[in-house]
Amino acid sequence: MDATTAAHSSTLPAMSRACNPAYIGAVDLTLILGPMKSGKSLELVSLLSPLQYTDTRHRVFQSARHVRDAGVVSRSGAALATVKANSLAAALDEELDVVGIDEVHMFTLGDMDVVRRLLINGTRVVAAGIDLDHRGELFAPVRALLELGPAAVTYRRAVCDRCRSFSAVYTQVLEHGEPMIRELPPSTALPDDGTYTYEPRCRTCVVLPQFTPRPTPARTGD
Ligand SMILES: Nc1ncnc2c1ncn2[C@@H]1O[C@H](COP(=O)(O)OP(=O)(O)O)[C@@H](O)[C@H]1O
Ligand SMILES: Cc1cn([C@H]2C[C@H](O)[C@@H](COP(=O)(O)O)O2)c(=O)[nH]c1=O
Repeated sequence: MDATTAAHSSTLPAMSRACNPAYIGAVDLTLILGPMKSGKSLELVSLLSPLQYTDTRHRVFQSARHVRDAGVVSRSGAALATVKANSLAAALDEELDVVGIDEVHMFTLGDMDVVRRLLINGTRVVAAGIDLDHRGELFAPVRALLELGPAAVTYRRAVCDRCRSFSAVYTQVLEHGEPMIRELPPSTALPDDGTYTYEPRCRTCVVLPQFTPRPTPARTGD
């Protein structure tokens, strides 16, 4: 078996299980990550919308900071009703089998502790959001979720809006049509109300702010 075949045989079963609604019953934490327009909402709807036809006690939360839509609305047309929330604390107030979270990068680190407690209580969690902020760095809440050891992580890609390769991993923030090179604090939640525009971009085409690199911590023994 060559390296490509080996990689496919080890990743495809995990991905197809994660995309199967029945499989939600077996995994504790599922993450759907990627840049804007990569189909995260489409996948979230595909995973969670069948639950409304079952007895599964579930609720889907979406950050109230997300002002573009009233619920999960994929550009492909698929949609899902959500509870708009500033915090995830309410998820601990009721007995739920499954909690869905959309725009998870817009919640706080305290909310990621709510996720940890939900998992300890046996609630399955499916969370979707962009992984990399306007600086090209991992959002702190997404990092906290990865540190919880998710059972399944789907990294999605979009088509680069500049060179049209199917390899966009960043979300380029544009101000007045030009790449925003102002440095905002890491993990800043940005509105999608016309203040900024956004484009999925590949590693070659993205233009990231020129921020001051953080010192690399020394390792013991270095
Ligand atoms: N640059 C692009 N790359 C990939 N899909 C795109 C692009 N522009 C528009 N689309 C459409 O957007 C859909 C995904 O949108 P959506 O589910 O809203 O993604 P996300 O939630 O990740 O922002 C794709 O299925 C495709 O029809
Ligand atoms: C780059 C970047 C984006 N955001 C915001 C902008 C949008 O409201 C969402 C992502 O929308 P999607 O289509 O559902 O993927 O995230 C942000 O808050 N911070 C950023 O750095």
